[in-house]
Amino acid sequence: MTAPATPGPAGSTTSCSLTRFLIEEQRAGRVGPDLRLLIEVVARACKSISIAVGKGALGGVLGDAGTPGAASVNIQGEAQKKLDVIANDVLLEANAWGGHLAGLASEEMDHSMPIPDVYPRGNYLLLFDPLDGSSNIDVNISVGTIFSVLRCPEGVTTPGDEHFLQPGTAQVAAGYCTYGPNTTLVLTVGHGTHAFTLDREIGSFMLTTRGMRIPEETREFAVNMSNQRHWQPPMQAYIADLLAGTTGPRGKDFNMRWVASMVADVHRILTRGGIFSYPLDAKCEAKGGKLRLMYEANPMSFLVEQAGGAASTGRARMMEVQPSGLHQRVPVFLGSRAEVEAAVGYHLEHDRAAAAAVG
Ligand SMILES: O=P(O)(O)OC[C@H]1O[C@](O)(COP(=O)(O)O)[C@@H](O)[C@@H]1O
Ligand SMILES: [Mg+2]
Ligand SMILES: [Mg+2]
Repeated sequence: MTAPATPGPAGSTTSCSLTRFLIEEQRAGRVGPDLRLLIEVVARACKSISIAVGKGALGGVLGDAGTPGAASVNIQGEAQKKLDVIANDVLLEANAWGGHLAGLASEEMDHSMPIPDVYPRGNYLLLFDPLDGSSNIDVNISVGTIFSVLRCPEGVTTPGDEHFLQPGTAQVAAGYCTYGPNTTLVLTVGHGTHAFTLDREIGSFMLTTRGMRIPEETREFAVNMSNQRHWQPPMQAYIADLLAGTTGPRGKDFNMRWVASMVADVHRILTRGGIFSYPLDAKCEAKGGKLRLMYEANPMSFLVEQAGGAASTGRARMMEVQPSGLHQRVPVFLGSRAEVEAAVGYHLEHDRAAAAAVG
């Protein structure tokens, strides 16, 4: 028997619920039943986080976690917001009982957590950034949740950090949920990237774009320009040429946007194209970069590649980086394919010239 087609061709906005979409993906053999249910659990948790975020000042959820004078700090050394902690707790609680995980790991937790055997257990590993862009939450600018799903290695029942250290190419699903003017879940299970908007009246995520496609070319870049003087030479050269516009070697003018919530910047790029970059700079060089490989760069790279874009460290394909730590940081360039290739070209050219000068 052939599986019924999921409504709508690529790029269409024919709507169905996330639940129906996933059931039809399962019938078509593109997702297994456990992964389908795991994604449903994550989506339900995102709905709860969306409600918490939406309460704002009325709900007492804004501001720093901890007590005055003793703000709580995560493993990254970053002050936690109340909503960082709330979102983390929502995802932990929902997924611990979900029955499809062997372990989970979060930006807000020092180490991964195997699912204790009092809970139902499964074969997947879930990593998440519970609240991305949390410095924006107190000023009512979009924030989000980012997640990545890996398989637990065969024979491992109590996974430790080392079992999560798989390259991005091993991801079986990835997504983010952006809490902005509307709440949108963007998902891939390796067969395209699809967007679902939360219908608050019926409480369901509805398919609003099947098969998102990132335009190959762009005239828009996203970077924190205040770091310019700290960048390395290839990044200095790349951005200088973008800023030169029609008077420079690129021969066209570029616009710039920077929300400082990766979810919001990536959502714009998935929607209308662009390049997102957080390069190495003198401030973050010792740590390897600013953004985290396992629960920021890799899931976003999977989504972007599935939408026809590209993702790189500037020197290598992001999803082929072999991770060495749960909270490892990396430089990031992702978005419109031709523009990412242009940025990578500046880095490779610089490295060739440097090697030739030494040799
Ligand atoms: O403030 P900066 O240096 O521009 O950094 C912004 C970046 O930091 C992040 O906010 C980090 O995410 P968290 O809020 O999860 O720590 C990214 O979302 C964003 O791209
Ligand atoms: Mg983040
Ligand atoms: Mg975060």
